[in-house]
Amino acid sequence: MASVTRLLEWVFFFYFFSHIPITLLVDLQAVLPASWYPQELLDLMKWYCVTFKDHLMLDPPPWFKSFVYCEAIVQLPFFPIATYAFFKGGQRWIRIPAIVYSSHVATTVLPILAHLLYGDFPKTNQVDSPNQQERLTLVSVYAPYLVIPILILLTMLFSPQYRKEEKRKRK
Ligand SMILES: CC(C)CCC[C@@H](C)[C@H]1CC[C@H]2[C@@H]3CC=C4C[C@@H](O)CC[C@]4(C)[C@H]3CC[C@]12C
Repeated sequence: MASVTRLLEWVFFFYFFSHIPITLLVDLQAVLPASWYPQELLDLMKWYCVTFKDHLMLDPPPWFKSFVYCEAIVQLPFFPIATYAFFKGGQRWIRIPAIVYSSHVATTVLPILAHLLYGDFPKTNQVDSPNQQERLTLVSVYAPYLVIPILILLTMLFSPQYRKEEKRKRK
């Protein structure tokens, strides 16, 4: 059981570690002025939106932007802390923050997935509407951001390593 938890901690470490550059270099392009980014990153983002027909990132609706603001303000400061905690492993102080983080993120990614599956994406002059297959591909790009937080939540709630109460010092 301990080794399963350690394995999961490594997965969480890579998740948070990789999330830092993805958020700064890709995701925040949805809300920050284009002039803040070098042409290469703007091109990368354009390539991604066109190839994957990601209308959400190409022309973000207000509700999606509100999630990206949450990502910048609430989640981003947590990433280096979580990266450190899961790298070291067995850091019980990360339990409550990780529960808060994972519940929050799962709650933002669920409506995103629902919209990717069932929303309207009218053809624009740059990008076609995605067909069923392409919608599923988009879901697979976003899905790790639902699956990993759920794994984090379950680990924090049920792993004996995290559940064990700190022994209180008697006065
Ligand atoms: C060129 C390649 C690297 C681009 C890949 C872009 C992918 C990884 C980006 C594009 C849009 C991004 C998502 C945008 C918004 C949110 C909502 C937030 O609450 C959790 C992260 C999440 C779900 C992001 C996860 C990463 C994401 C799916």
